[in-house]
Amino acid sequence: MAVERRIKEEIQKEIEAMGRDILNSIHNGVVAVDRRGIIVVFNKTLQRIFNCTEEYAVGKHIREIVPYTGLLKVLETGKSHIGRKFTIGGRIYLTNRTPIIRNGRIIGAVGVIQDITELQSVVDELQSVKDLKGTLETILDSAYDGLIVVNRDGMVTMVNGAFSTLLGTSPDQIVGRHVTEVMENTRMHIVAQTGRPEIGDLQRINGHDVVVMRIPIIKEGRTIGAVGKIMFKDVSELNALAKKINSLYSELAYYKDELKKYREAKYGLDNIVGNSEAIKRLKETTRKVAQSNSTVLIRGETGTGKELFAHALHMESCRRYAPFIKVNCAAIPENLLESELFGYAEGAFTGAKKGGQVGKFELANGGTIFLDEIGDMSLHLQAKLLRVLQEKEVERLGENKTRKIDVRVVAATNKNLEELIKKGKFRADLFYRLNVISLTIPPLRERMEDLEPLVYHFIGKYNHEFGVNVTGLAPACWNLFRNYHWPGNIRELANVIERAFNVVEGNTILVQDLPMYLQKYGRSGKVLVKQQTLQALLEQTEKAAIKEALSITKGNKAQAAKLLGISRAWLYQKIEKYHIEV
Ligand SMILES: Nc1ncnc2c1ncn2[C@@H]1O[C@H](COP(=O)(O)OP(=O)(O)OP(=O)(O)O)[C@@H](O)[C@H]1O
Repeated sequence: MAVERRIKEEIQKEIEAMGRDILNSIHNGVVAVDRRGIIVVFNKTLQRIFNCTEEYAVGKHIREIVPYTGLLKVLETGKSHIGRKFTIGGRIYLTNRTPIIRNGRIIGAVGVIQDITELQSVVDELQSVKDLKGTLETILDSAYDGLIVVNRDGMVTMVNGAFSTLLGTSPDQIVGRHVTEVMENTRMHIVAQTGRPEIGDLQRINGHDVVVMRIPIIKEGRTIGAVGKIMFKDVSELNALAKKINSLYSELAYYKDELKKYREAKYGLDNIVGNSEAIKRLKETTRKVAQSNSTVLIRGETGTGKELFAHALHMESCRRYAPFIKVNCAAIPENLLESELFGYAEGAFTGAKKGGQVGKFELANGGTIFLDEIGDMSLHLQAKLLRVLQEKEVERLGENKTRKIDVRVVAATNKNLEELIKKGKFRADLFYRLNVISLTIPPLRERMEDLEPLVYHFIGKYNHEFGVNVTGLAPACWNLFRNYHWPGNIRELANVIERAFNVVEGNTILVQDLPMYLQKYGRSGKVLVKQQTLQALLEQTEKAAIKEALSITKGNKAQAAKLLGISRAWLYQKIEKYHIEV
């Protein structure tokens, strides 16, 4: 009997040991308590979770080890807790707690704990992907443009409401089918294979001519599908857009042109060509007076370079980084000129812009305002201008508020202001106010030494613009130019040369390239009549011919002499005589 009992005890011990081994080798944490809540089982996984040994835990009340345990509630109620989550040390656990029942009585409770931290992060990620998919579907569906998506095999995976409406069916009739089954003439399945986008293709869908784009979906370098988008539901939409773009283009060209003019207009003293004493003196005076704020009146015939000097004054002054605003007083009707100069308040008159308009004086604040053709300003505006010059403040039309301004005024005219004063057409007080500093630019015919540098200046300019290589004028041209009286001054000269560039055939501008009126002038005999002496005329022609020959031969004197039919020694003598630079 004793042997048998010992064997039974041995077996019992073996079973208990086995049970403990099983409990200790499972991945989940296991804890069991008796009816009083005393711990009887506390496996290895749990020891790790709670950082506590089995020896320490077993025999202790569960509350000592797990203060907020739900096992006691299970003992009390006999009801299981399944799938409860809790967190320890930043990890997430899932626990199932069940009562242990023997003979219908609760004799204890067991808790099984599972670490679900990794699983939870996968679940979270899945949830955010689900949310994103939902958002994407909502966006796709509410998009005004029709959209369709196919996978690499050309099967439709997504389509939005706008697209399915165009096809005359619902999205669930489209998704899952091959794109060729739902749409005629489609190339979506081809783009999904080739990976080459197709943009702006014309396609007929369900009787509508639409403009589409097909873009491949590329992932990690591989084409995995394609997305199609209706760019224009109706070709007429495209026509309207094209018209709009065209008009925007011409607007852009206009502004580019204006900007170019504005930039080009930023002339400094270095851009004023001329070696005559008059020009040298004017440049010197400009440099000196640029620093003051006094009003400047620039006088001279049309085309003499008054505007050029106004710019140079601005560029030489410390106002150069502030605006330079030009107003042509002759080009703008009087009623508009007033609002142009002084601005207006909202509702100042019928047709006034909303928010009113800033006047040129305000725009020029800190800089210079150039009042061109001041002689053409009406007496009413002259009075207003005088007030602005005296008070240094402006008042917008329809507004009872004055605004301080700091503007340098430069005015120009080709009219005889003294005569206009006598006739009562120009205010004497304004004249004195404007004429604080006066710059008078002589006409070209009074400074003919500037002709040559000006001609070469314009040749250089138009060579650049036309992309050609004109080197000079034929001697007969020079002769004509030197004798002509240039009523339009430098502007006329520039225009004559520009015109010649349009018709010139070689590298030299000939008389036949000049405008008709100049050619006639050349034939009229005035050229010779005006010449002081025959000797002077001969010398001028000789000098021009030598320069021309040298420019044709690119400075090669031997070739130039040959061209002119003279000896080399003779050419050397002439070069020295006329101080020709080679
Ligand atoms: N000394 C110069 N050097 C280079 N270009 C000049 C010179 N003088 C005038 N020009 C050019 O001649 C043209 C006419 O000059 P600008 O407009 O300054 O004359 P203006 O006297 O203001 O004429 P208007 O009285 O008709 O307004 C411009 O293209 C200008 O660049």
